[in-house]
Amino acid sequence: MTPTPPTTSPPRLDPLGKPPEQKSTTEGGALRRVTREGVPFLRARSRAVLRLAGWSLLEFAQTFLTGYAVAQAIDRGFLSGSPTTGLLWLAVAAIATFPAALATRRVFGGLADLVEPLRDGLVRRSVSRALAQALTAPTPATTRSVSQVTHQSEIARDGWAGLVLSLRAFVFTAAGALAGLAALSPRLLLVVLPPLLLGLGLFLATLIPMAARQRAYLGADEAFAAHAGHTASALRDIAATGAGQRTLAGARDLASEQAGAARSLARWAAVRIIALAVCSRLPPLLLLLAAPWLMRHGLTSGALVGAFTYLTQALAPALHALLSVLGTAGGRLVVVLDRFTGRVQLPPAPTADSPPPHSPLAAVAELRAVSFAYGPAARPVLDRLDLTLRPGEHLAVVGPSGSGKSTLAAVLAAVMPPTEGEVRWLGRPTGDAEHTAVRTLLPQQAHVFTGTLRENVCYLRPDADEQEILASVAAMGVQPLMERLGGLDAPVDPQRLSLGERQLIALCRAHLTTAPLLILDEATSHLDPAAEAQAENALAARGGTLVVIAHRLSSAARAQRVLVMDGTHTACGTPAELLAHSELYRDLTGHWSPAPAGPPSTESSTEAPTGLPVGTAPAKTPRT
Ligand SMILES: Nc1ncnc2c1ncn2[C@@H]1O[C@H](COP(=O)(O)OP(=O)(O)OP(=O)(O)O)[C@@H](O)[C@H]1O
Repeated sequence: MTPTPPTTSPPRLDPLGKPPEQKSTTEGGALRRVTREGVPFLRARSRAVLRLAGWSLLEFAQTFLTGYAVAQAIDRGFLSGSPTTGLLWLAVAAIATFPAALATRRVFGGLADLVEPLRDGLVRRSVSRALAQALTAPTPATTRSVSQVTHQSEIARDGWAGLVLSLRAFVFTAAGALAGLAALSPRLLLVVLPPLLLGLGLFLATLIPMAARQRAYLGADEAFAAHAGHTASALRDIAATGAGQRTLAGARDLASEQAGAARSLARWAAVRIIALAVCSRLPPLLLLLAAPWLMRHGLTSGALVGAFTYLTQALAPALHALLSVLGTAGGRLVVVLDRFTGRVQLPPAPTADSPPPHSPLAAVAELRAVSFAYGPAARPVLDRLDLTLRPGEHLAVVGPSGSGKSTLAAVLAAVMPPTEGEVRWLGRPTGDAEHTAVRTLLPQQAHVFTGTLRENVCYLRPDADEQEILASVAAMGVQPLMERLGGLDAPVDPQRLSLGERQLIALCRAHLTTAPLLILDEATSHLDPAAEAQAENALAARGGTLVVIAHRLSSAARAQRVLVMDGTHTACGTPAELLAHSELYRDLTGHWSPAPAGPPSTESSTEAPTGLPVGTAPAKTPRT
C-alpha cells in the first residue's frame, strides 16, 4: 500500500468544534452527568420545589388518616358498641380527602414551574448546538438537532413531569402510611419494612442495567433509521453500483441488533415485575402471617384492619405509580437528558495563527486504512487504503479492469461501508452527514427521467436560478442538445436519447450541485474525447473536489493527482511522479522505458495517448 502524500489534516473536531468529548458511555456516567446538571437546575427552583412539598403535606395528612381513622372507627366505634363513633371516624377520613384533592389541583399548577423551564432549556441548548455546528463545518444540520428540538425535548418534558408527580406522591404517601403504621403499633414496621425495602432495592438495582439496555435499543433504532435514510437517499447509486445485496445485509444486521436489544430489555422488565411484587404484594401477605404474633403483643383488630388499609389503599398504588414511571419514563429520561449534557461551545473566531474551520487545507474526504471485500471469504478489493482529498483537488483513478475502481468510488461515496477502516467527509464520519449534500456520485449508467430538461438538470438543485442553469448548460456543452429538444422546458424522453446525451444531462446536473465532493465513475464513457475533456475541465473548474474513475488515460493526464489501482496494490502521485515510479502506470500509458533512478520526471513527460481506454494499453513489457 503506497501512502498518500503527507497532508495537513485539521485537528479532528466534534460537531461543536472541540476535541471529541470523553463521554463515559456507562449508565453510571450518564446518571452522574445528568445529576451534575440537574442539581443546580433544582437549586435554582427551590421555591417551586418547596411549594410542591407544602401542598403535598396535605396528602401526607390524608394518608395518615386513611388507616388511623379506620382503626379508631373499628376499635372505638363498631367493636365497642358505638356505631356513631365509628361513623364519625369514617367521616373524618372522608372529609380529609377534600383538602387532599385541593392539594392535587395546586400541585398540577405548580408542576409547570419545574417542567416548562426544563423543556425551554433543552430546546435552547439544542438550537445553540446546531448553530455552533453550522458555524464549524459546512454540513447541513443533522436530523439529530431536529429530533432533539422536537421529539427528544418532549420526551424529557413528559418523563420529568411524570417523575416529579409520582416521586412526590410516593414520598408523602409512604411517609403518611409509615407514620400511621408506627402510630398503630411500631411492631407493624418490623413486618412491613423489610419486604418494602428489599423490593425497592431490587428495583433500584435494575435501573442502571435497564437504562443501558434502553440506550442500546435507542442506539440500534437510530442506526437502523440512519441506514434506512441513507439507503433512501442513495437508491439510485445503490442500483447503479450493484450494492443492493450488501445494503440489504447491512439492514438485516441492524434489525437483528435491534431485536436483540429489545429482548434484553424485556428480560430486565421481568426482573422489575418481581421487584414490584416483592415490595407491594409481600407486605400484606406477611402481615396476615404475622397477625397472631402481633395480636398476642397487643395489636387490636382495628389496628390490623387499619394496617391493611395503609398497605392496600395507599402504599401499593403509590408504589405501582412510582415504579412504573421510573421503569419507563425514568430510564428514558436519563438517556435522553444525557444527550443534551455538555456545554455548547461556539467555535473560536479565526485568528491570524489559527486557520478558520473552513480552511482550504481541511480534507473534503478521507479514507483511513480502508479495506473492502464483497463477502467474508472474498478476496479484499481494497486493502488498508489511505487517501486524503483536499478542496478543489482533481484526482483520477486508473487501473486495469476489475482492479477495484468502482468499488473505491462506492466506498468513498458511502454507498457501501468499508469492511475495515473509516471514511470521513469534512473531518467527520460519513454517518453524520446528509449524504446528498456532501457528495454526488455519477455512475456510468446516467439516470435521466421523463420530465423537462430543466427538471432533469435541477434534480439535485431545485433552487437553481435561470442564470446558473444556463451557465451549467453552456459549460458542459449541453446547449446543442437543449436547442434540439426545444429549450429548458421541453420534455425529455429518455428512450429517445443516446447514451452520450443521457450522460451529458447527468453531468450537467452534477455541475449544478453544491456538493463539495463529486465522484464520476466512468460517467463520461459514452462521450467522445473532446466532449469528455470539456465536461471534466468544467467540473474541475466548478470549485469542489473531483474524483474521476477514468475511462480514458487522457483523464489521468488532466488530473492533479492519479491513483493507480492494481488489485490491492495502489500508487498515488502526480502523473509525472507515477511515470517515474509506477510501472503499472507506465504500462497503462504506454511508456515502457525503465524507471529513472533520479527525481520524479517532469509533467511534460506525461503524454498519455489520449482516447485510449484504461486497461487496454498494449502490454508490450511484461510487468515484474
Ligand atoms: N457486487 C459484487 N459482488 C462480488 N464481487 C464484486 C461485485 N462487484 C465487483 N466485484 C468484484 O470486485 C472486484 C473489483 O470490481 P470493480 O467493479 O470495483 O473493478 P473496476 O476496476 O471498477 O472494474 P471495471 O474497470 O471493469 O469497471 C472485481 O474482482 C469484481 O469481480
